Amino acid sequence: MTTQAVMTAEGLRYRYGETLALDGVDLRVDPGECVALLGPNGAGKSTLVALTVGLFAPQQGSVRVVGGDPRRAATRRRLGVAQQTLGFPNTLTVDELVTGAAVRGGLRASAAAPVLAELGLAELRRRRVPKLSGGQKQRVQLAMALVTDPALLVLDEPTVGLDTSARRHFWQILARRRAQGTAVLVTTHLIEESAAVADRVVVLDRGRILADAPPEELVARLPDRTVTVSTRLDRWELEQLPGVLSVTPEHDLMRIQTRSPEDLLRALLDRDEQLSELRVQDAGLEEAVLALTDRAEAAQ
Ligand SMILES: Nc1ncnc2c1ncn2[C@@H]1O[C@H](COP(=O)(O)OP(=O)(O)OP(=O)(O)O)[C@@H](O)[C@H]1O
Repeated sequence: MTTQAVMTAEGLRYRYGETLALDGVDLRVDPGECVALLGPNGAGKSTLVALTVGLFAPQQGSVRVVGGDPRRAATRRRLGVAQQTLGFPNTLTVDELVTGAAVRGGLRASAAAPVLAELGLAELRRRRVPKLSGGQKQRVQLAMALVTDPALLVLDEPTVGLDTSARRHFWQILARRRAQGTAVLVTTHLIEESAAVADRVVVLDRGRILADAPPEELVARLPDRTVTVSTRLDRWELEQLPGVLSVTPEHDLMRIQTRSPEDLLRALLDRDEQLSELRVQDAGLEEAVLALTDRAEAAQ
């Protein structure tokens, strides 16, 4: 027996006037899965999210959430959405906001209390929005999205502005919910964070999916290495060395991406006898995503 997908997109196209924002997107998210949507600015991530949560109708193709049309209220109830741009009414307390979300979702007001406790918001429940920190506001948004026990949680850059411990707490809460079957679709620019938390990474560029795979698989496809070094050679000189793909200055160091670290090290040692702080690492997901999107650009 195959499990029912929580979300499916098939042949999804969306155009704003002249701009083709989505150009034939197929995607499937299963129960309990966490899928990270990555891609450069303007790739189409927000448009895909907007169609998934039923803000717009697809112009071609289809999108389904638990088998239904996300523009229908009954389907929308199965969705939890937390978006940075969403504002709160300043006059309401944390309790009122989360209770309001429960009632709007067809639940009793009493559904709010366990979620407030789960997110560590019980102490803050009488506080009004203007007196909350940025991190606390984000937790309130998550509580509002989780209170209806959604099948799919859609998160837009959810951990921006959170410190390390708040970020860990955030992903721990989601891990518990995912174990109970909630699927997560998250857009982010924090590539290394998505490598740590996502089951699958979907790389979108100019409205097309360039890759859809577990993060470790994307990294394994890339033969590149990153060499970090302190050198007197400047960026232009480094770019001329054999096998160099890119050079990024990082504080006092140079971060060099290469396909042939041995040749590069030989050339570096020949040209700079004061070379220091040398480190060679496998490329990370960030490099894998950049390589994919750069390759797509070069093919244009
Ligand atoms: N309301 C709109 N009117 C016209 N063009 C739009 C509109 N919204 C988005 N676009 C264009 O559609 C394309 C996809 O935009 P979208 O916002 O979906 O990308 P994104 O991946 O979310 O980008 P970012 O990472 O910058 O948020 C871009 O070229 C963008 O300029």
